[in-house]
Amino acid sequence: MAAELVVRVNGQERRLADGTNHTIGRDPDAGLSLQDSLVSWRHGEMAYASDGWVLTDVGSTNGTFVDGARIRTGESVAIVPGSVVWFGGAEDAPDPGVRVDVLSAPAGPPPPPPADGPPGPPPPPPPATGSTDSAGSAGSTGSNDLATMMAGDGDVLAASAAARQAHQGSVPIPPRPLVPGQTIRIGRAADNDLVIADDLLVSRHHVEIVTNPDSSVIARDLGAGNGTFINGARMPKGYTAPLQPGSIVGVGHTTFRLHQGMLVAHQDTGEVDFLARHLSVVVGKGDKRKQILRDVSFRAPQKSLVGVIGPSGSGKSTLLKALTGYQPATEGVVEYDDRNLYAEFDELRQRIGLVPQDDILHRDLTITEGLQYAAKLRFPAEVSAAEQQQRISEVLRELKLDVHADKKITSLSGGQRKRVSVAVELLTKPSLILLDEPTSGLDPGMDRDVMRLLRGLADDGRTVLVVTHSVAQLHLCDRVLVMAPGGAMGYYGPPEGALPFFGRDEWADVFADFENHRDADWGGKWHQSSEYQRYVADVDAVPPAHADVATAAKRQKGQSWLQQVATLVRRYLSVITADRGLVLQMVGLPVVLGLVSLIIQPGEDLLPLKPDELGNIVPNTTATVIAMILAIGACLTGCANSMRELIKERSIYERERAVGLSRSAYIASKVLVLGAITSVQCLVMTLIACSVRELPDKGLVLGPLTILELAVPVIFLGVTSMIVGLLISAAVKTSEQTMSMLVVYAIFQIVFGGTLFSLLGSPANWFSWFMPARWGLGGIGTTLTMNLMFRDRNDPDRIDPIWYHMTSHWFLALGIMAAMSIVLLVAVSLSLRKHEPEVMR
Ligand SMILES: Nc1ncnc2c1ncn2[C@@H]1O[C@H](COP(=O)(O)OP(=O)(O)OP(=O)(O)O)[C@@H](O)[C@H]1O
Repeated sequence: MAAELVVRVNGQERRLADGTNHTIGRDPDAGLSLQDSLVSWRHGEMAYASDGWVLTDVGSTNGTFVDGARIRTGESVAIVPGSVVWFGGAEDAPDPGVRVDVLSAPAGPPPPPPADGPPGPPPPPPPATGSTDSAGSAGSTGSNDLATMMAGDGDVLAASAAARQAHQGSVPIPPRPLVPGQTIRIGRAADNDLVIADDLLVSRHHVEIVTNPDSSVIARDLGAGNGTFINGARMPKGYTAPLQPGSIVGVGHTTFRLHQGMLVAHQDTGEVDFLARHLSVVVGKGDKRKQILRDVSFRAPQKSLVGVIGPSGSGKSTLLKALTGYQPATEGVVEYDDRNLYAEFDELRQRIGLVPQDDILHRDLTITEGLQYAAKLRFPAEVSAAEQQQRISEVLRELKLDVHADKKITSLSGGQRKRVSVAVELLTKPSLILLDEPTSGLDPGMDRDVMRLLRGLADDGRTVLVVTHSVAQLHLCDRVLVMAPGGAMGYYGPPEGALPFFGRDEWADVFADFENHRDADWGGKWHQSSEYQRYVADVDAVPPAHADVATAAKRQKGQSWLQQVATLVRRYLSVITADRGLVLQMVGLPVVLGLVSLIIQPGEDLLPLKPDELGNIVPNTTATVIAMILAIGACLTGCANSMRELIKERSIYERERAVGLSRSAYIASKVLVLGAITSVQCLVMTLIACSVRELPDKGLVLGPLTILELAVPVIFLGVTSMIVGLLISAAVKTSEQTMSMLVVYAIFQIVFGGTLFSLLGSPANWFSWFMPARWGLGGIGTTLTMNLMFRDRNDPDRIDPIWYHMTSHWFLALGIMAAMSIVLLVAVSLSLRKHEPEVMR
């Protein structure tokens, strides 16, 4: 080919054809593959543009040096015959990288004729000498225009963006002039002025950019499901906001920047810079103040796999929380694609996937079902089921899970289950994925499978950071971050350099050194090392900054509140019905409790007995025992239904909350499903228990339907107890703790219910008013005229006002249980809040 680039590497001649962009890096599939640990996996790109051959550094860790000068990340420079390029280290460095000599680099093609287009401001001036963009002049392809706009701005978004987009096959979005009086509508549908076709986080009609006759510009959100963001802050749905030159409008994975009268797009296609700078975390106050993360800085190369290892308690989880924004660092910044993650968390979080240690799917669902519900909660409501299914199929194919799609998650191996958790995160195409000990509990074979999977994810164009205890597969990583005791950095660099750095042959010895010298200045040793200079010093060169945490990181959710409730209810019902044992238990429990009550004095009724010869009331102990069985049955049934529900899916909740789940929608779904189940159970139990006994002919409220009138307070009691169970579930740390709480709750209800012994006249009576069973039995007691059946042995004339046979008292009992439920729900919400990412609270 006439315009091919000819270079020499390690004495061998290599030819790169024009007409396509060539990646350069350690990736064996790169257009120019350079096998050296100092070279990044994706290091740079060569492209043939209008000015000839252009080299771009796409975010290498160790830099690209052209004729002795280092080029910045995103910077593009012209390559001419005779140029000498060093990848991964300058020629005069103690450890230079790989030398590439440019033998032939033909000049650029003649510029194409100017294209007809709408009138607009003039194109930006040409770039300064010595630095050439991969862009062409006005009228060249859209991607080149885009590159020109960005490079002219001196923006690190950089000219290479267009080339990258072309390389990755996504359709570049050409810059659009902002013409007074015109509106540019952006969305996923084909009838928009700017179409972002392949991003499901974008609504069909997402946002309008309106240029007023006076040239002022506004953005108008069109009700976008996943939100429109102005400079990282979410716009209220349907609102307008003024835009200034330089404003950035975020739409799904794409940002639009107002630049010199143009709207210039940048698509996040995976190649993002991710770095932590001077991260420190301090917890506690006063004497309890403790620093658990100390001045951690690193840059994750684009499309790389970074492994984080370190002894227990060295701050790995703390670092992960700081990197994801779950628990922002006390000091320092995390930058995602040159944007402050904490300050712009609301927008950027949808580009970051987090796979927690525990699985984030319900194990009783099939893989497809689990992913379908996950997709519904993550994508805007308007994304059709077919579109969601298509994305699910893509992800399943990518992770080689398609053959297992209809299997229940519980039947999968540990490694496959981890793949499913990764699949959930991949649905929204994040550019950065962080995993917390994905291989813990897996055998060495599965450990290798999972790490290879992560290697593949990075190779396919994402940055992957994995916290792991396993050192066996570290060689698969591009970089290893070793955390030392006390939360200090021990090492950061290529995996093969780590053991030599510590002067050891095995990781076991390194960890033993950490254990034996916990108080050593590991961070100091790292900061004085040549490895620090090579891999981190440039990141650290920027002084520490206080974490600028977004104060108004509002929930952003794809679906409306009601849609979320509907999705969660459907999912919950699927989970329940998929568990036959649970269904059997739910059906069997009220039947058994109802039947048990039948064996108590079978011939006796629930009516007052005839007074004795002296006219004294004769207690009907059968009635009081049956009432108590109904009340305690309702308490146990309700509480047992819910007490494991929140704790068992805490990881799922935490993750879904971070991607936009509404807390109240989550609680509402639990209350609706469990409330309905508990109500039916209480009704069945009451019908069975009272079916063979005579009841008062007429109730207080429902007339002859006395049995139903008895069932209503039992149902209220059951539902209140179900919410008590939710509170227990939200408060405990482990599932095992719930059983003892259930026992304590049941005993309190028996003792303070009011039918075991008389509470009247004792301080315990006041206390009993806080017990749901007291009011449940109150409701039953008003209908059954309990004051004519239950006597205080010490004071037979004393009657319990809660049991007055009055309509108002029946309603009072129900009202108090309803009020208790509301208070308990608030407590559930507060308790759940504690488990949420800090920035969501
Ligand atoms: N909120 C907190 N208050 C006080 N100390 C804390 C807090 N969070 C973490 N720590 C302490 O900070 C240290 C680091 O904890 P972290 O969980 O990040 O370590 P780790 O390396 O992930 O440990 P492991 O490998 O055991 O999971 C530990 O000593 C831990 O007890």
